[in-house]
Amino acid sequence: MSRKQVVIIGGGPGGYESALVAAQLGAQVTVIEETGLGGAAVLTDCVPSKTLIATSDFMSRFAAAGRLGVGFEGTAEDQHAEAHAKQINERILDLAKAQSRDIRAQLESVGVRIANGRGRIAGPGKVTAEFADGGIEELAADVILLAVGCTPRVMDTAVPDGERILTWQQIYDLTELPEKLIVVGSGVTGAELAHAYLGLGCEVTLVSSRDRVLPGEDADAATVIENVFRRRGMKVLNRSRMAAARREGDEVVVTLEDGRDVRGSHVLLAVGSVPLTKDIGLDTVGIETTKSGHVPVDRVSRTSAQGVYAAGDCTGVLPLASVAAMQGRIAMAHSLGDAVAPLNLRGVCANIFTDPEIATVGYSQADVEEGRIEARALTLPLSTNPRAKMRNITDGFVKLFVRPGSTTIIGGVVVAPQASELIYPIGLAVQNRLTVDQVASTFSVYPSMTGSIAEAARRLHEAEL
Ligand SMILES: Cc1cc2nc3c(=O)[nH]c(=O)nc-3n(C[C@H](O)[C@H](O)[C@H](O)COP(=O)(O)OP(=O)(O)OC[C@H]3O[C@@H](n4cnc5c(N)ncnc54)[C@H](O)[C@@H]3O)c2cc1C
Ligand SMILES: NC(=O)c1ccc[n+]([C@@H]2O[C@H](COP(=O)([O-])OP(=O)(O)OC[C@H]3O[C@@H](n4cnc5c(N)ncnc54)[C@H](O)[C@@H]3O)[C@@H](O)[C@H]2O)c1
Repeated sequence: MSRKQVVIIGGGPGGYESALVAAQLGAQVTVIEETGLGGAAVLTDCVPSKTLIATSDFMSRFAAAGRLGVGFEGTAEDQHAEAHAKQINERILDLAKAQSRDIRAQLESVGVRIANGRGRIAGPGKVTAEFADGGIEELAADVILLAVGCTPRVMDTAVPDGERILTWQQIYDLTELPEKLIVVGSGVTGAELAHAYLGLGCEVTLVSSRDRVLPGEDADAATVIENVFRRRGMKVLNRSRMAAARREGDEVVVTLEDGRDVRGSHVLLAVGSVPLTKDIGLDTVGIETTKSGHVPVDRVSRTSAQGVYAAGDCTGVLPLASVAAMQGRIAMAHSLGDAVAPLNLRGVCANIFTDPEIATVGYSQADVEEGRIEARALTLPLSTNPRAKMRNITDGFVKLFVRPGSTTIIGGVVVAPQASELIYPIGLAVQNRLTVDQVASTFSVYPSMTGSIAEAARRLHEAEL
């Protein structure tokens, strides 16, 4: 029997994870990628931002040292740490490039062919790869996977110049830290990067169009983060929508819709993303995008065209690297005849890398309040946790959602330093439908942050009695 031909357009998590699965399932696989393996996730978005935040969080620990009784030797001027933008950014870009190389090597080691060009569907079962030298190759495909991702949204009135008016993909070329940074947009990208630069010692103003930062997140968690931002000196402008941004000499001026001007040295635009689905030949197979430009897919990643699948940010399902990879794996399993379970978003663990972090899984407070599910919620502040006290952690909580009656755990929120590491036991509980009693009777280390998860479950058990 001849091997199936799989052609994947886009080499981010949606694309490269699929390529690995398809190769494992015996297909002949080509990945067409125009920028670099790993995609925006590795080269400009997820990996660089998390590396920047790792440096910023490390620096913030110096500021907190005094509260744990640690001082620095020397004069008053020596009592602070200093961030060096050039070194920080060089390290970030080196790390991203190394990860991209690792992905390429991994793909090549399982026999995946990589075409460094621009992919386009040319009709049913046909894809073209266009190369920088103008050459075009036509590839036959039994299965096509679109994993083309998104790009930062740009407004005509605030055009990035790569120097002072920046998208989040351009900040790693800076050789000096912004003195006065204005971050526009308080979604996850804006909040994380505003946090990062504040920790590195910059003066930060966050322009938030909504009533509070992180409008899509658990309201209690977002309130903790906004309070921490303000306490640490960030200026948060709520209900403030940017109309335009321009340069004036060495300054930038952000004009808000109500006419106010905000001045700074740099502005970072984090006002959302648009899918890269234009001019990739969707019309040749009859795929229509949504109004926002996303490619509609079902829970096994099928598009409306036979043999064409899509994964990741270009589908608009849930823009996370982990979801992109899962959609891609599911697509390959489905198209190549392996056992497949449809995508289940209730099991997705997500994390916002602020300090403290916000980690979530399963049903949310909004689901409960808007009547999508009946659930009881319990919130336990971390201030009572002995390990938190020892580590001088004052902000944060654990929140669990359980079904009344069965007491099955159906969701949770953790706001804590490294909440990303603490959400996994709640994720396990949600995925495997554990009850509060099963979680409450599981040993946790004393003293530990996970003790608060067990304690929240115990209190829910008592509440059910
Ligand atoms: C600042 C930021 C931080 C983030 N942090 C996290 C995080 O911590 N955790 C997390 O889970 N998610 C995070 N995300 C989201 C995550 O980056 C995305 O969900 C993920 O990149 C989606 O993967 P993808 O494969 O769909 O697309 P991408 O990673 O965008 O990859 C798509 C690739 O396709 C290529 N491409 C596009 N068109 C073509 C074409 N016609 N031909 C050939 N190649 C093409 C592009 O060059 C790109 O390399 C973050 C996002 C942002 C913006
Ligand atoms: N840690 C992570 O996993 C991580 C990090 C970053 C992004 N992401 C993913 O990417 C998704 C998108 O996040 P995002 O923050 O890039 O985009 P977003 O669309 O969620 O947020 C953009 C924000 O900018 C605001 N905005 C738009 N125009 C504005 C204007 N003119 N003035 C002021 N504000 C304006 C919007 O109201 C919105 O709140 C997230 O939902 C998440 O899934 C994940």
